[in-house]
Amino acid sequence: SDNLDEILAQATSSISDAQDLNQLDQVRVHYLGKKGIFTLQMKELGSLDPERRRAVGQVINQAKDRFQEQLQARKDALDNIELEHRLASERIDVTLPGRGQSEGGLHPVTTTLRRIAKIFASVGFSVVEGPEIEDDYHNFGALNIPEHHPARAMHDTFYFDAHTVLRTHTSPVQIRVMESEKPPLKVIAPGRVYRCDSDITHTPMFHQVEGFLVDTDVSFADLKGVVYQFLRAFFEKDIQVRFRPSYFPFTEPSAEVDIECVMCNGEGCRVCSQTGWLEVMGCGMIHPEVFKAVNIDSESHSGFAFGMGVERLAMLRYGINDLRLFFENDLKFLRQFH
Ligand SMILES: Cc1ccc(OCc2nc(C(=O)N[C@H]3CCS(=O)(=O)C3)cs2)cc1
Repeated sequence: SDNLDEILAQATSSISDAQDLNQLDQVRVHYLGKKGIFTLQMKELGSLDPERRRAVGQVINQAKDRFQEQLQARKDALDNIELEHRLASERIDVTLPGRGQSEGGLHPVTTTLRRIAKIFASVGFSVVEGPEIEDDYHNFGALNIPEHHPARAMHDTFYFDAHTVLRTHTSPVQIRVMESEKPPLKVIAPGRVYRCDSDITHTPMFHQVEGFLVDTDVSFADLKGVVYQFLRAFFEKDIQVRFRPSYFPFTEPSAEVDIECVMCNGEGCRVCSQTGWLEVMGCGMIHPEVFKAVNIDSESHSGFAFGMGVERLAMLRYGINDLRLFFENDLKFLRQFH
């Protein structure tokens, strides 16, 4: 049995030397496995006489039990160490301040589009949208813009091919409405439009709202009233409005619409180039040639139309002085409109 004491002492030190569960399992196999030290001891029992065999067998089993106790104790200890490591590494400090959820918001162009649509919806206009890629008939021809009109030129218009363009205004939407519906019509067409020229005051894409009203007995006075009321509602001020004679191929008579400068109330300043007035939109009575293109009888019907640039109105309304800010996605700029 002193040989067994020697074995047990050896086993005890290999158990305490085991640094992880894997090494410990190797120790287990070394003593209890098929070729394990204790297993071989039991095999030698066969060569002893029955009396000796029982006694020696008992001593071996006692040693084995001691070994398994130590093994289990070491396993528990190693398990504990691993658990401690995990608890330390995966610890979450619940006292840390939360990150918070920053709120999103609407882009100023979106807000302005919604305001404009709401004002016109309040007097019975419906909102219609249409394709941004258009054919040159709906974008130019139907609007009485002749073949060689400069607006058709490549310096203003993006072409996919000879007859396909990025729409330069939302007027084609209104042509499509008149092609598919009968008067009376009261529609505004908001959306993205594209122009080739881009510089400090023009971007290749911008937003427009055009509108039109077609019925019997529509007059220029009706147009002036709608435009005037819209502008006072949009700028939330009893501003002065001025209609200046102008020309567009798709309206006759035509007018450009000025409001008294929102910055200097008409005194004259840098924003209005000392004139006291700011041009904000255009309008006119729909041209007979346009009615002809959509088979509306300009003897029995008449109508007016208007158009405005959304970024321009937003700049005036919110005091934004650089058109590019709408497209740079600078959160410091956008956050002001949340
Ligand atoms: C069937 C149809 C008939 C007539 C139409 O006239 C739309 C109109 N637009 C304007 C106008 O001045 N537009 C500009 C404002 C600033 S802008 O965005 O650069 C374009 C005047 S009348 C539209 C559709």
